[in-house]
Amino acid sequence: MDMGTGHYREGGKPAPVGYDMPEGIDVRGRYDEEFAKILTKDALQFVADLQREFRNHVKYAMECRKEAKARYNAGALPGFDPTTRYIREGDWVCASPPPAVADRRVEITGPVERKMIINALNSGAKVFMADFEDALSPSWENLMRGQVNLRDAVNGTINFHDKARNRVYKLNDQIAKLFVRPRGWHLPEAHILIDGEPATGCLVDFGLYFYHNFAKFRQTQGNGFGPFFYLPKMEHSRQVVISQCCVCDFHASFVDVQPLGVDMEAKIWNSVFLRAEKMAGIERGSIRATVLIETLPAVFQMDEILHELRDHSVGLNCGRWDYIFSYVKTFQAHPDRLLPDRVQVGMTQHFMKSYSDLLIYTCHRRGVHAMGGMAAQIPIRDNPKANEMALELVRKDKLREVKAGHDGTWAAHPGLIPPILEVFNANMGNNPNQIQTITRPEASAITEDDLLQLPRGVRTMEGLRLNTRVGIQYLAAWLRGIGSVPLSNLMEDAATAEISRVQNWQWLKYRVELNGDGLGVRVTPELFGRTVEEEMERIEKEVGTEKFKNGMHKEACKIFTSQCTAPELDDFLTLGAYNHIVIHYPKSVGSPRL
Ligand SMILES: CC(=O)SCCNC(=O)CCNC(=O)[C@H](O)C(C)(C)COP(=O)(O)OP(=O)(O)OC[C@H]1O[C@@H](n2cnc3c(N)ncnc32)[C@H](O)[C@@H]1OP(=O)(O)O
Ligand SMILES: O=CC(=O)O
Ligand SMILES: [Mg+2]
Repeated sequence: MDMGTGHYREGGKPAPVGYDMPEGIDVRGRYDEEFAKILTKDALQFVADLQREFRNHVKYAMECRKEAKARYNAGALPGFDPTTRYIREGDWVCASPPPAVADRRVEITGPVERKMIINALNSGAKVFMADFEDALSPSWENLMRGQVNLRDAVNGTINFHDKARNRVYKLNDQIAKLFVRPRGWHLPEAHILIDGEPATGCLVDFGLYFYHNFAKFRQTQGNGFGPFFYLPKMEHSRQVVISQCCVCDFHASFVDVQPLGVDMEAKIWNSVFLRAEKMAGIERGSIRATVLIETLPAVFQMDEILHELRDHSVGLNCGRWDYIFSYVKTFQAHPDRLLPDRVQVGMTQHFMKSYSDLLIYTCHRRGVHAMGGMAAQIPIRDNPKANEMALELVRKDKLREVKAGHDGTWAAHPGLIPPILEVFNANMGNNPNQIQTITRPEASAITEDDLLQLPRGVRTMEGLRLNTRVGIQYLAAWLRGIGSVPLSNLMEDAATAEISRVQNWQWLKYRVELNGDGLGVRVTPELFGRTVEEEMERIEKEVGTEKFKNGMHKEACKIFTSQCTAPELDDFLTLGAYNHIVIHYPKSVGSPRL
């Protein structure tokens, strides 16, 4: 057995046993006997195989993102790719949805936390999306416990004893179908080094979950299909002309098949799925995934993404919060495209409605689910009137979605399942979905201008304050290991916090006028500095001095303000903050460069 640097317990003392690591792999996260049942030699070997096969493709895709950013920063606008018109206009369909998940009218989402997994699976939702992404702070403990929890959930043995309330949680007979969302391509996993480099986060999440669960899942949940996934934050990374890839032969092989306009990020996922199916000895097309359309570039590539994944697709989803974040990020150098206050950028704004309509049209034309997104409201326990108002907003949002043709939608909290189900049941009846019944042909006329149209609204001091307060409070929670939080009775997660961050950055960069306040005030570093101070005082008052001191607020404030005032916009809030939650064992050994 390799007794490398990963074999240490808390306190730095050598442990009697350790992770059994294949050649070239170094696990630098804390040793735990439960984790060791996930980080088996064979499972790690599978992750390493994926990493070695796809790392250069992922690197290349990230380089393409940089190139696209440079183009947008130089004034270009994202749009439909003329070279892939043949895909958009072609008459093809994806594989039919697996019967086990034909009906996905309400999906609950949540981090891979043990009690929440049980509550979500028991919630009455059709699907539970277990999240390693927007709702999870990707600490080693959270990720590995999440894998343990999911294995137990798939095995049907998961339980939880809440000692404080003396309440035992276990699964009902009827449970939601499980989808798993790995991290995005951009995030590394610093606790697992493969050939000396941090592994790609999503390949670790996918690889470990797939390896341990594919067989049981297909038997008990997928009726012969599965496992099922959600894929986040893809961008287009399209090539215009490729003769030879700069880092590998990968392109050369698929360039021959599709010489132009390739959607590479979806192609990598498809190849990962093929590789996993081969390893498992299961039929091609067993794994199914719903892709979140949550970046501005990707909205112009929905057909291309579905086409790449056509044997593995089970639809697209409107990831509305990251989509708004991506709009600001993509137009970071376009002062003529500044958004109004975050609260005014809702789904009825023309660009958001166009995005949702085009997604429904595209998915139904290709025979797959068009999933709606997340309303931010959550139940308000201590105020019945405010609670009813929040539920009414959720009902309204869901009614708009189901009438537009969405086949299902997301719920952030078990208390929202009954009202959302009611709306979908009333409009969909016994049909499992609306793929055949609402085709939205008129949406084929949606143009680039529709998708890019600047939302209406104004910018206010309250908008700046809210962005600042939410950004700091969310980041403080994230640093403490909590990836989704209730703030002012709304759900906040990495995607909503990103909007706050990039909007502050952009308003500061362009010294924008807060035109909704009628005072002609501009967002300057001085104004922002004062706002940060005042909002920190407000947070301290709200949470209490003790919690404030121990709650990582000062650290969060430092990271958040430095990102808001940086000369160049950081691509991701969580990427910049990630080093703060990495803990290597043994602690005496230096950290690898990320
Ligand atoms: C932009 C996007 O990507 S959206 C998708 C990612 N975001 C998410 O998934 C957010 C998921 N939701 C949540 O994390 C939580 O609902 C929050 C943080 C918004 C609110 O949390 P809380 O205020 O703690 O909820 P609250 O106290 O009302 O919880 C009541 C009960 O419901 C459970 N619960 C709340 N939300 C969920 C959920 N999403 N899944 C399962 N159980 C849940 C709690 O565990 C608690 O259970 P208990 O009574 O057995 O103890
Ligand atoms: O992941 C969902 C989103 O809205 O972002
Ligand atoms: Mg998202």
